[in-house]
Amino acid sequence: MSESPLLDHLNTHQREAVSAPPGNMLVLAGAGSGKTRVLVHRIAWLMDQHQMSPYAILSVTFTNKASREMRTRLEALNGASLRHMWVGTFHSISHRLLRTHWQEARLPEHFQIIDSDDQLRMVKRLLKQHNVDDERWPPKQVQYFISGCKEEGLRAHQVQTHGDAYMGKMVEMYELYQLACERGGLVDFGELLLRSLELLRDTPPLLNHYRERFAHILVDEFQDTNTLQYAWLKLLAGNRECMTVVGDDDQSIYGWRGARVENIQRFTDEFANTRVVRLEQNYRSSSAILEAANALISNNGGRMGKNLWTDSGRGERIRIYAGFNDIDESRFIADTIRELVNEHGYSRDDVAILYRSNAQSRVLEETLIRQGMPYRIYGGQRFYERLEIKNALAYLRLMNNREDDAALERVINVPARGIGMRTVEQLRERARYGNLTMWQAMSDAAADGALKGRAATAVRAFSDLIDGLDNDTAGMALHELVEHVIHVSALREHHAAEKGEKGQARLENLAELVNACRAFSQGERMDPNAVSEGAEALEPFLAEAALDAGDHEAAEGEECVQMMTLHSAKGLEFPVVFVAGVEEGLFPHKMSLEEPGRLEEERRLCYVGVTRAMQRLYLTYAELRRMHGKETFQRPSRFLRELPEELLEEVRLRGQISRPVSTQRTTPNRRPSGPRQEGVDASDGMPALSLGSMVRHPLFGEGVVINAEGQGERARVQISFEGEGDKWLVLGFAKLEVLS
Ligand SMILES: Nc1ncnc2c1ncn2[C@@H]1O[C@H](COP(=O)(O)OP(=O)(O)OP(=O)(O)O)[C@@H](O)[C@H]1O
Ligand SMILES: [Mg+2]
Repeated sequence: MSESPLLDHLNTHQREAVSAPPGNMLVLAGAGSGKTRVLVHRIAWLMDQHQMSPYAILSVTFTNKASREMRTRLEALNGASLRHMWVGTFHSISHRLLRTHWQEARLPEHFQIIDSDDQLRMVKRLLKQHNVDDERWPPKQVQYFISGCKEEGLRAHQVQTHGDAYMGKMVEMYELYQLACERGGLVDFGELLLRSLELLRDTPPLLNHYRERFAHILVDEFQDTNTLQYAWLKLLAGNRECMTVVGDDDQSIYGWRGARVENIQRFTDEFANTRVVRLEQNYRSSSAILEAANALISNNGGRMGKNLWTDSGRGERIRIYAGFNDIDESRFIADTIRELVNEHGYSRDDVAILYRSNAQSRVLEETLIRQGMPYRIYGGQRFYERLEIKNALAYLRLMNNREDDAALERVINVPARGIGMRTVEQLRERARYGNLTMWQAMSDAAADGALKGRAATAVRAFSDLIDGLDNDTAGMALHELVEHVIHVSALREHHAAEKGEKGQARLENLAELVNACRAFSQGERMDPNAVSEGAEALEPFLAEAALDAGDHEAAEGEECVQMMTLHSAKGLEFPVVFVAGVEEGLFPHKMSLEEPGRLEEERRLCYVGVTRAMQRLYLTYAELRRMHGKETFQRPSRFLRELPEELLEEVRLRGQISRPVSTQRTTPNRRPSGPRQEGVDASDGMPALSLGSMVRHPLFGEGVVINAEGQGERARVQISFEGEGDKWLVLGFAKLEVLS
């Protein structure tokens, strides 16, 4: 075959992968080694050299954004429109199959896709309808169970209950739920995939059609496929040798959502004659960044093992910044971005801020907004647009103004309190005819007895709840008021019941809202003179939240800083990357600390974050962070200690001299890494203390460390002394004896 320009700008191993005969192939390689590039070139190669039509190629990416990018890159290489090529995520491809073959899939032509909120509402309704004890079988758990089964490819009748009553009921609910979906023509996300798998499996002519049609199937980010996706690919491939998959076991970060990194091994075992190609040269990052990434990931066990090298220069050292608190951290980030743009020729588009939890974005967003720096949150919602925040704000709006119909409609039955659609419709009608607001319609209906029975009681309970808020919160500070509302409205319970990361994230966001209120009262967000306390501050706060939600979104095409969670950053690259909140308990996330497997997944996530950076990488943490309504002393993440010191540089502000680093200063007992207690700065001959340590003071006697802030000589600890109460002491002077 003649040398094709498609092989230009590829190294030897990449060429081998691109130009290999169209059999089974696994490209196993580290970050930035050109896996996605190989995939794109291979598609172009198959079309060019093997005369495959775009119609004959199926390419699976991990996100819709990645699909669009792949199509654009291919069109550039190919010089033609590729409208007919199937490039998409597992979900979008399944969706397409079901839309095309709705009859064979036994779906109505206009079936609806439901999201997880709809799914939950339905589960709740069913539990109620069938008198199931929702304490023993909480709706969120039932929902989680159903989705989990579908991800594993299991229908209700295939789930083993082993005679267990709890499981038995779960399975029964799964069955009922599925029945209700069938009746309503509804398809949830898990169903899309499972249904399309069954469609192909149970309709041999269709399966044959697609097997004949798709001469080659390519999959990016293969390490994050789940059991069902793997089965789907296997079914479509059949005995043919027609698959190219690329992946990196070190970047498997969706284990918590059912992804199976073992699929990589399975692939080489189960797909015949798989050629394995390894790519070792990284083209993305400076060598300092790459070395740091390699060192970090070497702390994980059971890796498939890869070498990654680069011939690019050393580049800048990785900068570590210890913020005094989370606000200081965000200011540092904003100031640095401004400097990079003004003095170093970067565009805002070149910069990404990555974080572990969605809730972290709030402080960052506020700082960027205050500084007038456009940003876009990618793959997630802006803080004030998130469901749980909107729910909480709706209660507050209603408290502030009963005539706010939108707010009322939003929460009249959230959390569920037995006010059904029929009742709401009845109220709407009344409001329409009487030219009333919903609240007035509600009061009228209650007064003239238009509502009967349970509906009447539920509506009264709702209006009492809202009316009661004024009295209950009299004299409270704004943040206490909001805390109270979140509590008595049962919103917290409602979101807490949602299983897994999502529920956790929602709770974190609610706690973050309370933080925002506290900051607001303290005048961090606006002219302190204009701030009033408690309920009086509610209205200005709501106004500002509404502005935050609606306003500062960067205009289309405007240069803006990209913000996203580390999970959504997979596959992307940016000249400048900030990873914020690199702290124990936050990253690695506290939920991962107990399980070694999950800790390793966090480390892979950190590896993903670090390897997004091309030229400059900043890792920042805050010594004090307000989380869950409390200010806590944070320790730098263990991941920082795992980076070679000579690659790091601590950033000192206000013209102080930079010096190589940092992390040791706050964590004197370096390796071996392992679980360590939350520690208080113990350098410079000062005692090593942890929150909870018992200490003795010459004057005050024995006490327990309950809080700490600052570093080095300035470090202060708060100690609860028996008999003497709580005291803040400067660690450098306090002459403390550590007892435990
Ligand atoms: N042979 C090459 N010559 C020049 N640049 C290359 C080469 N191969 C890849 N690159 C560039 O290196 C960067 C990383 O490539 P790519 O995104 O394909 O890597 P990847 O292995 O898919 O990374 P990740 O694991 O993060 O998904 C891209 O900017 C790409 O254009
Ligand atoms: Mg990639």
